[in-house]
Amino acid sequence: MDSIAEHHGSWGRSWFSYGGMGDIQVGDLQRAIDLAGSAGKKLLELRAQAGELGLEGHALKDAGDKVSQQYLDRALRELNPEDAILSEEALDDKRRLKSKRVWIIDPLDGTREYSEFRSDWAVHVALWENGSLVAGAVALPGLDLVLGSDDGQLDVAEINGRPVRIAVSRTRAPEVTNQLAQHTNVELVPMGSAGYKVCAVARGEVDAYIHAGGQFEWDSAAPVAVAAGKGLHTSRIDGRALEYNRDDPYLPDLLVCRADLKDTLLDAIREHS
Ligand SMILES: Nc1ncnc2c1ncn2[C@@H]1O[C@H](COP(=O)(O)O)[C@@H](OP(=O)(O)O)[C@H]1O
Ligand SMILES: [Mg+2]
Repeated sequence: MDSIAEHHGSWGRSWFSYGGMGDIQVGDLQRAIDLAGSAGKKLLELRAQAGELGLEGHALKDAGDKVSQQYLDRALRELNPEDAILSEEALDDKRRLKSKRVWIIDPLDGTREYSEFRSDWAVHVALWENGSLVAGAVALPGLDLVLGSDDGQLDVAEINGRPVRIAVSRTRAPEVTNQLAQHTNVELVPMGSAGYKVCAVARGEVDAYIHAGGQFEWDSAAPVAVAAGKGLHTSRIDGRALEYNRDDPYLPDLLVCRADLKDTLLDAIREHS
């Protein structure tokens, strides 16, 4: 069975794994998959109750961030007490800079889309160890999917003259992608959430995701781990390597694409930036 399909519907298992593990050893990747899936399930439950709780707009965004952050933080501290955590929703105490292992999490990526009752939002859980990302999971609760960094190579067909489909932010598409759409054979596909967009590449729905203008390590760590597992190209938009657990977690741009499009897209970005 395809391993994305295996992760599909794994949430029952994930409830079991946090709170009932006892002495059973769970691998880091399975832990990331379980925790992202369970946090996603909590977010869906919260949203289903939004009406009766009187939550909408900013209040729903804040409640979602909080519910998922509290769940992930508590679970990671209890399950991996030696490890450090870098989260969008917590103060960065920099303990992570002296730690060998750091969980990089975005409890709710695509907060805006979550609050608009759309399905393009995600939960990110990645593990950085000794200089590189070693495991990552992205939950897409709106699609009932959890993608892990072990999901195997993506099979792709030749582009064959059709437009290259590039996922971009639906609210702040970068100028460089507008330029690409004007001057090259490119179709822009707007959607919310960095994790959702990277997974759209990993699922073969689009050919690339380009972002520029601002982002942080938690927006891309788990998605990039998933993409690398799929054999996709991942880098800054100038081709430099993406680095994680840096002192300053600002990581403003990235390119995730099918490996066969890497040179074409890096050249096009250079020409039209
Ligand atoms: N210019 C910018 N500066 C900082 N963060 C940005 C950004 N553009 C996008 N992001 C972050 O990247 C994620 C995906 O954005 P988008 O949906 O527009 O593509 C969002 O994460 P959060 O929803 O976790 O805040 C958003 O905040
Ligand atoms: Mg984010």
